[in-house]
Amino acid sequence: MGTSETDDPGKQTAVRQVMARGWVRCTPETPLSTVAAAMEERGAEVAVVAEAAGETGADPGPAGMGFVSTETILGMVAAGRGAGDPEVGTVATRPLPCVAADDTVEHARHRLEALGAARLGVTGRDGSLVGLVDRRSLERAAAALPPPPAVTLPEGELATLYTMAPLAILLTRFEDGCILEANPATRALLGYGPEEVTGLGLADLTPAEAQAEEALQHRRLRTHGRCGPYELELLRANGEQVPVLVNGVRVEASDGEPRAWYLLQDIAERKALERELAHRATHDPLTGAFNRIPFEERIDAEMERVARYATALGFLVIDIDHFKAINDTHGHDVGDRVLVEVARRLRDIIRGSDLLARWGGEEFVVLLPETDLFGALELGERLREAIADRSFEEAGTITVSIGVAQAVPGESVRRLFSRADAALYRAKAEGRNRVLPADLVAP
Ligand SMILES: Nc1nc2c(ncn2[C@@H]2O[C@H](COP(=O)(O)OP(=O)(O)OP(=O)(O)O)[C@@H](O)[C@H]2O)c(=O)[nH]1
Repeated sequence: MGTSETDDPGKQTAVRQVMARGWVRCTPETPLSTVAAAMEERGAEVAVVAEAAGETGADPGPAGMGFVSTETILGMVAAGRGAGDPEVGTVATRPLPCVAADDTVEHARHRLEALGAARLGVTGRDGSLVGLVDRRSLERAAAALPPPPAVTLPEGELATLYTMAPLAILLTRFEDGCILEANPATRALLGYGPEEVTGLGLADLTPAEAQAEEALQHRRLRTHGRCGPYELELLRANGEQVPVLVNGVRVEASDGEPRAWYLLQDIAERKALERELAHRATHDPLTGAFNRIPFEERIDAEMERVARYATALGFLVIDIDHFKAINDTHGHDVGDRVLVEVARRLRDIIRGSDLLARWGGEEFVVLLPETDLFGALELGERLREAIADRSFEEAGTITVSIGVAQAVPGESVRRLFSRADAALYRAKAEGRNRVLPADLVAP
């Protein structure tokens, strides 16, 4: 494995981005003093010498050009050769070597080295001169770019671990989290091959809603040298999200640059299992309605709001009529399916902010926040109709009886329940298939 080479971004920077545009054009006959004055006035370091360039106004092509630089002029003056103000054509050096504006900085540096030149002309697509670039600006541009990473990846037995690990292992630039290397398991986790993921940052793989967490953990890594384990959703190449457990640690690479290793563990199965367990813990397995646990939590909170802010809270107890007879006549399985269908019909009518729970057996309860007794009675009536008005496939007509109460500020959950229960029993006693309000006085 050994040293890996990631593309130097310098190779991708175009010469046009770093070239200087200031230069002076002149014909070979122009006196050197005139050229020197024009150069000084324009702040130009170079005068390009070309036949009749001034007459046509067109840019001189690079062919046949000569040039004279400030160093040349100063050198001549120092050597006493500038005396007599010679024509610039007699002192201009060889034609200006050129690179294309679209060439890369790296290419221009190589060309400069090969020619032993101090500067290069820059030509546009049509071959006309569009600028100049010198050694200093090329070197400055190259130095401003991130250094090519000289990364030492694990070798020997460690290389086997790196390649075989079921964890995605990423090596990133420390500063910005840009991925420099990734092991093969990265493809299984993120859907990107190791080559495709390099150059991306961890932030690029993080969906918008998880960016704040990612940024926090990155700060932690910068401050403490490690981060995690923490859970994060990452974006796969196909746009899906995958939950991962992340551990990050800062390392000094062999070239002295700080980098960070990230280990990403796929926890999709674990999260799905957690969701499944949480669902089972809070829902009735037969009907899919909530069970008592979330109901009790929610009713406690809602009763607290009633006591504190005197908000309206409606409460229904719903019991299927003669359910024993349904079981006895059609069998327990049909009884089960009736329960499922009753729950479905109830759920279809209540609001998302209401809460339906199976309290046990053939009894359901419904909590109706922001609903007074009249509203609760009205809803109770609609629920009763939804059951009674459409016959059940295997069991025919089925009815429910409903006791309705509105919570009184300061009363206990137990008292609310017993008031609604009492109303339900009255509904049963009065012939079933009806909705009755609770008394304010508990039995
Ligand atoms: N199929 C099925 N039956 C259940 C389930 N839970 C409770 N039961 C049955 O529901 C019946 C409830 O009967 P009762 O409490 O006598 O009430 P009822 O027959 O509905 O009569 P009223 O409420 O007075 O109208 C019992 O026979 C229970 O065995 C369940 O999950 N599935």
